[in-house]
Amino acid sequence: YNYDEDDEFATVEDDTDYRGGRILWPYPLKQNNTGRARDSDPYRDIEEMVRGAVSERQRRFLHLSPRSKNMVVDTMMQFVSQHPQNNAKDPLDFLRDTYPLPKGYSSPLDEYDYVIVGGGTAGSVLAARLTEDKPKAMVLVIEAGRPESLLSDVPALLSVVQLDDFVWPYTMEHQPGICLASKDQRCFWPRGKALGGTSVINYMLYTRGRPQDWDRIAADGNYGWNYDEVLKYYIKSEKSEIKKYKNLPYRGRDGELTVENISFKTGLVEAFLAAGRENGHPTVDYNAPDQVGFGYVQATQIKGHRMSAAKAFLHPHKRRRNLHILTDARATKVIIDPQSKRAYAVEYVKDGVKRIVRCRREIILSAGPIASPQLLMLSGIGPAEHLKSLGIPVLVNLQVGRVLYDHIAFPGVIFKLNTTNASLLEPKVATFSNLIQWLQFGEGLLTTAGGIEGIGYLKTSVSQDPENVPDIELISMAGSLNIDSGGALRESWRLSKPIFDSIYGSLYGKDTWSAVIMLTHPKSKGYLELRDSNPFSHPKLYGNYLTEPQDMATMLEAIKHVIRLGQSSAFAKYDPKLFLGEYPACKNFVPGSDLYWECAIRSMVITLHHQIATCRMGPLSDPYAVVDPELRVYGVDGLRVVDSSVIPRPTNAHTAAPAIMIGEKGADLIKKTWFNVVS
Ligand SMILES: Cc1cc2nc3c(=O)[nH]c(=O)nc-3n(C[C@H](O)[C@H](O)[C@H](O)COP(=O)(O)OP(=O)(O)OC[C@H]3O[C@@H](n4cnc5c(N)ncnc54)[C@H](O)[C@@H]3O)c2cc1C
Repeated sequence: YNYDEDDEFATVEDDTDYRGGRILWPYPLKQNNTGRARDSDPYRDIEEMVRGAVSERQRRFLHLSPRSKNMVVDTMMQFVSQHPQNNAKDPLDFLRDTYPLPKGYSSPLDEYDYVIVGGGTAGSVLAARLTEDKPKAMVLVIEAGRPESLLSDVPALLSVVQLDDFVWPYTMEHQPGICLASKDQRCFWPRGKALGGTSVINYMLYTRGRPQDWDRIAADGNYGWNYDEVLKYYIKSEKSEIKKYKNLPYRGRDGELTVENISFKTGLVEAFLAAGRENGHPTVDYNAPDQVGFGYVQATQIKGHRMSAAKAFLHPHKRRRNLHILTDARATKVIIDPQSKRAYAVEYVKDGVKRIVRCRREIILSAGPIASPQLLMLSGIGPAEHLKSLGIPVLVNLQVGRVLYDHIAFPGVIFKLNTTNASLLEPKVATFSNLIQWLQFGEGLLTTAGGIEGIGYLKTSVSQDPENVPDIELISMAGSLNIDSGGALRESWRLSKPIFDSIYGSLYGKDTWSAVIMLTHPKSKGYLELRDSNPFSHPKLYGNYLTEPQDMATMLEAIKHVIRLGQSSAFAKYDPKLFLGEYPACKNFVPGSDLYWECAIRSMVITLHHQIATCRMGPLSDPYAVVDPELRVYGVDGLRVVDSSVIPRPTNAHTAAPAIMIGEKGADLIKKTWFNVVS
């Protein structure tokens, strides 16, 4: 399945009017027939017109700074920051999707067949599948967030959306010597709070993991989870729109989740792939089971719009009378009969009122890797000593939350380019012309997944893995953390502005290329626990980042790979210079030395937000297992966990596609249990 160039993208090479020969002209060339002349930009005139039409008074109303650099971004920022809190009427509701109860229902029922807590990435799939069969099962979804809006639809605005009330703003507990460049030296761990969950705020990267990842999970005693068994669920939900690969046997064509390449690319991703080939990494479909290498980003988008799990799986089924969705409703506890140990109801709060809904068959927690374990513990399922210390009666003693893996990353290997117009800098992306192009055609620079264009997998020489399983993922950016000059992108990781400015300030507005390094199989292990027995408190989250020496060794090795790529002949036309930022904590180290990089990593380590294993799946013999391989919580009847928290160990995948796969498989497991049961 080797990738060779086809006409799927508009490439720099075939564009006669690209700027400086390095960046794609923002209009895709072959996907519409507007006949626009490439040497003129009609939309720029509109932008000028709109700018002129906004009076000083209107600017003040929109809170636009008179020195505002970018009106589109400023306006969007104002929109999102004006969201009212405390359930007040939201003036922007007209931009949101809506999910009223079906006609004839003025309030939810007292009892359902299934109650799903969390209408997130996995929860959306699960709800769709459980309501599709005849006889109809009645399903209630309780979701704390609101439906998504037009803003979350725009891929390029993802860091802005991550600053909105679409997010649970969790923060890791302080770990001495780690996250030194983060505010309060605490890494930020946002999760999506919306119908569609984290798929509404994520980077849309679609990755499935290597076959060995899933085969090893199965070999640990998780029957039904080997690669062949999970592959059929990946295929089931996918609607691949990637011309080159969509007809291959491991890709899905009939599912609801559209996966496509980004509609444009810069020369930098071509250089990344070419540099990969130069260094022995072929250009491949990185989701192919039999290939390891580099490839163009595959994104959950539909014609350039975000394809969230809610949009894929819930939106088309709004009219199902057996699917009831409550948004802005927060579950606080699962109610379990202390004698029979059967889960039979969920307590939740909506509009400031505590309510209870009963459940006939099963309650399913799909609240994600932080809230699902939190809800279990609040309900009396968790480490006995911990629950007792908080005055929570213990129903089942399980090691909930005691294992937490995360995919940490380092975004600091940056090359400064001796060019202009090669990177995707914010002033170029966030323009009215691009906005109109996106609205009209779903194309152009606003479809960028945060500037990410390529992904590469490789195995470093320090890997202890006996098989050819990558220990590193590289994420090639058409720029670096500097793309918005310390704006929303920095803020989305809560990096300290003064520290960020001092490290990267000299790069603002400049062309760069970088590859973010992600550890695919970190050895360091964190955990989480309740802060107190208040369901509205955030749990205490401990990352324990880089506590295993192997993780730092892998990072250091990976840095050498990225430097080698940047210095390959493929990048030569950009005249790249390795940028050695001045990290305040690293002044005593020789720039470029291992000690310098180690210190830089400790300063600027970020999470790619793939916390897993907090409700770990495992056989009975696994002392840390919380659910069995059929996702049933040990020791309780009628309760499962179906979300990314069950993934027992790190894989070569970002966690959205696996969460959807888990939703698919979870639905089948539940249906198998209740097959032929009539409500
Ligand atoms: C910023 C960011 C970028 C990411 N980028 C990518 C990417 O590009 N590719 C990728 O594969 N992965 C990415 N991820 C990770 C991936 O999106 C998530 O791991 C995955 O979506 C999690 O799915 P889930 O179903 O487990 O949980 P979620 O999708 O988080 O769903 C949990 C749902 O439960 C709801 N909920 C929580 N508590 C309660 C409660 N008490 N009552 C009611 N509802 C509740 C939440 O509001 C949420 O809707 C990213 C994550 C983040 C945060």
